[in-house]
Amino acid sequence: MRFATATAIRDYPPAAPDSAALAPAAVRGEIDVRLAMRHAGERTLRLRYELVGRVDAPVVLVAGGISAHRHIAANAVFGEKGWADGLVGCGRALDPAHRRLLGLDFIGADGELDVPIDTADQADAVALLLDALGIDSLHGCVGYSYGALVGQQLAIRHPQRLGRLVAVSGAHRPHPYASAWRALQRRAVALGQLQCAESHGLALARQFAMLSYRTPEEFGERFDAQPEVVNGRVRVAAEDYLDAAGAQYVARTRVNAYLRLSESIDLHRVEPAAIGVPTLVVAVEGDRLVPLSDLVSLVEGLGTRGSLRVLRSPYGHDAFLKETDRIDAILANALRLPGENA
Ligand SMILES: CC(=O)SCCNC(=O)CCNC(=O)[C@H](O)C(C)(C)COP(=O)(O)OP(=O)(O)OC[C@H]1O[C@@H](n2cnc3c(N)ncnc32)[C@H](O)[C@@H]1OP(=O)(O)O
Repeated sequence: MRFATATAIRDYPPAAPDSAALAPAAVRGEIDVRLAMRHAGERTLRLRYELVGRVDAPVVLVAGGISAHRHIAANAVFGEKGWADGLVGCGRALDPAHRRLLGLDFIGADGELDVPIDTADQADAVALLLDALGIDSLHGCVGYSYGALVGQQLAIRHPQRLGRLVAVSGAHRPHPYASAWRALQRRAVALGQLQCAESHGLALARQFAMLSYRTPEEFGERFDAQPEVVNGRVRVAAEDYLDAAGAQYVARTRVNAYLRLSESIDLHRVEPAAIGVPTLVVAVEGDRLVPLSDLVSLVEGLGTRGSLRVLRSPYGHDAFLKETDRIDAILANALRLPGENA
């Protein structure tokens, strides 16, 4: 039997004891839980979350890719840049005046957990977090990339806690070609470790990953300049950009976090028919990581519970983060409450 309990909770800033009206618009907290993991036995884990928005508003879990975290967007309490600033704000589908937004750090994201992590474990952790926060059910889950995989597991394992799922750029199984790319990225890390240059390996892995998140069309537009000869070596136009992407990633990511979450994508495999809630699948034509054909299969397997929106974007797998107006329009429909204006 899977065993899971929440054992502690801390909030920042501290919530006002007796008045919901005085509660801050944004809180962060962390709880310790015991979780029986699918491949790693029972573990004590720390779950970190951020909740933003009107306290009586319907709650929407917003879960991003493996490099996302609990801070979805800048807000009055926590002003630093979030990972999806373009999708949150006044008048948006994800407007904290009308929806309470729950963000979390995936288990494993702190680099402390060096074991195989299943998307089912992530979903069970979400359920424990909801218990600890006193949230019976979510109005919806918007999951992008890895977050979409976790959303699928939530919809399978805890359907009573979820009203609807919007799964963007995440299929019921990884495409074998994408898994092969990720396996080589992980080998780049291993090679770096062998050379006592772990961060170089991680940076290289991220640079390869960036190529899979974007498209040849975008690179063709953006990096069409002549190569330069620098210190006797040829340097192509995209290299500065890739170097910057690698350096940014290394500065904020622990190697174990990258490796274990990358593996977790490859472990993911669910039966679409088992997804027990209405699910909107959003696909991006030209996504090199999650092909449209796999998302069509997912929707076919969902039967009457599934629907599909297809975007065409030069940003490929990153379209969720780049095509924010178009994504917002999709979310506005998907997350609308009865009686709310279009
Ligand atoms: C299954 C999964 O879960 S996989 C997860 C998938 N998704 C991700 O992890 C997201 C990956 N994408 C990124 O991280 C992207 O950088 C995004 C989406 C956050 C931003 O993309 P864009 O808006 O196109 O920014 P862009 O990629 O052009 O630039 C990123 C940074 O590189 C810098 N940069 C861009 N071009 C250059 C260049 N030629 N030389 C040096 N630096 C450059 C920019 O200044 C920017 O730095 P800043 O963030 O400090 O402003």
